[in-house]
Amino acid sequence: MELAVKSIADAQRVAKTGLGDATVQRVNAEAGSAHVLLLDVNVTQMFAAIVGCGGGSMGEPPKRGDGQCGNMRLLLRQQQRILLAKSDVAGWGAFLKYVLDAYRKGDKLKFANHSSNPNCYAKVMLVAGDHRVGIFAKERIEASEELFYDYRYGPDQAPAWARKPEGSKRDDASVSQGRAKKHQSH
Ligand SMILES: C[S@@+](CC[C@H](N)C(=O)[O-])C[C@H]1O[C@@H](n2cnc3c(N)ncnc32)[C@H](O)[C@@H]1O
Repeated sequence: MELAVKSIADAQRVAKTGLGDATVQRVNAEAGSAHVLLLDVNVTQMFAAIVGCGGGSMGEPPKRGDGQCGNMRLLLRQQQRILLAKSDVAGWGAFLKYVLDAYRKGDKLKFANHSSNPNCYAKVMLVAGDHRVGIFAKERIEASEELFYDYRYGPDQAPAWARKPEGSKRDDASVSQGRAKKHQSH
């Protein structure tokens, strides 16, 4: 059975009717691309608004009542992950601010410990408008090995436990790492 799904609302409505797995998968795929399109529109609007602000000089503060600048403020409020800052290229630029709050969000992998010689690496990805952190293996990892990734502390920012002991080439984590087998807890 063919279903015409033109928007996320359509997709959600059709998904609720529960017409079987194959149909729901198709609906999910359609909903995904609709969402990507919506994101594209947001990004385009945001850049159009930024270019239109401050009468050509991005150093000027946005004027009240200016339609395009009002639009920019609205979008920035909606997307707190976007920051305005001096661009390295020209005037002002829009910057993404990443915040990893493992206390509020994340699955079991938020418990992965740090090592400067890790068996995994972390990568930030944009998934349906949300920033997600994926943890990927750097090497073959045997069952029951602990997973580590590099928290990438900046110079002089690492807490004491993450600093390498004097004269040591290995950090604390890789020492404790020792690839010890641990019992699983769920
Ligand atoms: C995301 S949590 C990891 C899970 C944590 N071990 C726990 O039991 O909740 C990050 C915290 O774990 C600790 N941690 C992570 N890697 C460590 C390491 N290599 N050595 C000592 N403590 C570490 C630090 O306290 C750090 O702030």
